[in-house]
Formats: sequence, C-alpha cells, structure tokens
Amino acid sequence: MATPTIRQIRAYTVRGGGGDYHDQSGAHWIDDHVSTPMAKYPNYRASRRSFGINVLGSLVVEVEASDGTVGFAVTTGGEPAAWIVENHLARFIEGAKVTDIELMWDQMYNATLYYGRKGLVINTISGVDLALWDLLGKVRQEPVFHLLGGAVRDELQFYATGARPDLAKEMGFIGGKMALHHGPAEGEEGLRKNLEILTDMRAKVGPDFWLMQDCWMSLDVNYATKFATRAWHEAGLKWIEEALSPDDYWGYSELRRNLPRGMLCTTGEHEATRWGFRLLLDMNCCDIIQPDVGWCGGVTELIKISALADAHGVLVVPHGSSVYSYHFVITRHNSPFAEFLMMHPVPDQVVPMFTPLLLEEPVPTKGRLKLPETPGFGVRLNPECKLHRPYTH
Ligand SMILES: C[C@H](O)[C@H](O)[C@@H](O)[C@@H](O)C(=O)O
Ligand SMILES: [Mg+2]
Repeated sequence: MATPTIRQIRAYTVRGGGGDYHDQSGAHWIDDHVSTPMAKYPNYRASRRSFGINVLGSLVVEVEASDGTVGFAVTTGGEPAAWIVENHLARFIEGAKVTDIELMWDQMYNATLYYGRKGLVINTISGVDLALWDLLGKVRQEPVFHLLGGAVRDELQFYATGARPDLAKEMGFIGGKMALHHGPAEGEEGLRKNLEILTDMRAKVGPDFWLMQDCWMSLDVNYATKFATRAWHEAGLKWIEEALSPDDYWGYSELRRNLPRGMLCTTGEHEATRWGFRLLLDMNCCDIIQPDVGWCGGVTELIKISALADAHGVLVVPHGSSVYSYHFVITRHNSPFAEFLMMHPVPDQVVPMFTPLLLEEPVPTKGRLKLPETPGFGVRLNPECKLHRPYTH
C-alpha cells in the first residue's frame, strides 16, 4: 500500500493554559512573585504576566494525510507561529510522504536559518515536527514511543514543579522543585527570604526528599554561587536550575565549577537545536540538560540532542511538555525521570499539564505513569477549547 502523503497543514491559536501553560488567569502559584530577569524593574517584579510571559499563547498544528488521518501537536507560539506555519513552512510539508520527517525537518530548519535558529521559529518547527510524529504513529497505529525504539523501563517516575514540595512528597513524587521568588535586585534581604523558604520546606519534607530550585534565568554568577552554596549546606538543595541567561555559557561553566561537590547545575529549557546543546555540553555548563521538546526542535532534534548528551555523560530530563516529553523519556536510558508541572492554581492536586486543551492526557499516580499504547501521542484536542485559524494559505 502506497505511503500516504500530507494533504494539508493547518495552524491554530488558542488561549488559556494548554501549550502556553504560563497563560493562566487569576491567582496561580506559577505567577506569584517569581524571580525573573525583569525583576530588576519594580513594576515588573510581582507578576511574570505583567511583562508578557503569556503574550504568545498556544500553537496547535494539524497535519492531514491523503488517507484522511490527522495528526496534531501543541506548543507555545500563538499567532506569529501560525503565520510562519501557513506562510513559510507549509511548502515543505504538503505533498511530502508522512514518513519523510527528517527531510521535512531539515528543509524547515535551513529555510528559516536566516531568521530562526532559536526561540519562536524553533518552537514553530517543533510544533510541526511533533504533529508529524503524531500523524506517523496514527498511520502506523503505534504510539510514538514504539517508533523511537520502545520503552527501556515499565513506567515513568516524576518530580513535581510547584509551590508545595511537601504535598508532592505525600502524592508520591520523587522530588519537588520550587520557583525562586527573590533575585539580586532584592539584595541580602531577598537572599535571606529565599533561604528561609527553602529551609522551611526542608524541615517539612525531611532530609532525603529531593528539593530543587528553579531560578528562571534571573541571577548572576556571584548571587547564584552564594545562594547555591548556602542552600546546599543549609537545605540540601539537589540542583540549581537555569540560574543565568541561556546565552551565558561562560557563566554556567563558571557557576558549575563554583558549586559544592555533589550539587547539580541544570539548564536548557530555553536552549534550541543540537548546536545550542553542544555548546552547553562542550563548555561543561551543566550536569543535566532540560530541553523542552516543544521548543528545542521537536522529537527529531531531541533524538540528536539526547545522543550528544549521552556521549558526554549528561542526563536529559526534558522541561514540562506533557506527552511529548513522556514518549521520549520512556525510551532513553539517560532520561531516568521526568518533570511534572503542577498546573492546578493551588498545587494540592494533579491535573493534566496542558489542561484544558488535551483529552486523555495521562497524569501520574503516586508520582508514576505507565504510558498507554495509544497510537501517536495518545491524546485528542478538547472540542470545548475554541481554536482560531488566523491565517490560511
Ligand atoms: C517554575 C518555573 O518558574 C517556570 O514557570 C517553569 O516553566 C520552568 O522553568 C520549569 O522548569 O518547569
Ligand atoms: Mg525551569
């Protein structure tokens, strides 16, 4: 039987959670005075939405094959990403065989090299790539993790990102990662508050539960070194995450040398492509890389990134990204656990990471998850979420 070709690609936008999980309304732990590079400006210190962390919204990409099968995927990108899909990338997708994913990726990447390479354009290419893997899985009637070589363990295990690692421990997660609240602009008082929060949480979770701190690009080497050293000795901090700008490879290399022996330096969620991650690896920036499969280039690129990291003895624990991360992590020896973002406004209950956009989105029970063997990524779009197609071609 002839291999189906792609009849049409369509790009939609949708607001409110989903792929752009920072796009929340009302009170939410994920936007509660989190330290950011904008915190040096008092007007933008209390809320990340105030400086536009959620301006993009979600991108939904649909690819329809000649046999009627439809694959789709979700990432962060909104209207500008939809424009790129409809006005630029579509020409490399429509008419191609559903199996020619490497070819389509290479053409999308090289055709956008003059204005892409990282950020929104690679988010967009990632969204198309994930939709193509979903389509191929549906055409072949296999879950994506089977197409990637199959599971190397029975189930996934997760650490939880949220404001309550103590609740995460009770729910069975293997660790808890909190957002840092105070950056260098808040001086010694802010540093003291950061450490108080951490030592209080250590007292609640006991000596062995993993505690991590996400700094969301907001620190400098000196502050990160001071904070991490005290957090290691006073609260047993397991890792300090994304302390510096994603472009400060030199700073990460220095910070990692500064950290107490045994403490981990992690980063990568805002890095993209094998070349970006090669820089992090070759410059000894971190012990764990955390690519977001919806932002780094998709599954096709994450395969390459992961192999590079494996050769360097560096773990790959993808940032968030729901099923798109789970189907990859379950197939890789150097991805021993995954992240679960607690997306309920008060992190005392488990809700799907991309809620409310995906139906059948699996969630961990007692911090663990056996991936269903449903074709593709195994999820459906929630028909109650109104999609908007701002551009056509
Ligand atoms: C919790 C962090 O501040 C970010 O909101 C989160 O998206 C990311 O950095 C993470 O590692 O989950
Ligand atoms: Mg992070």
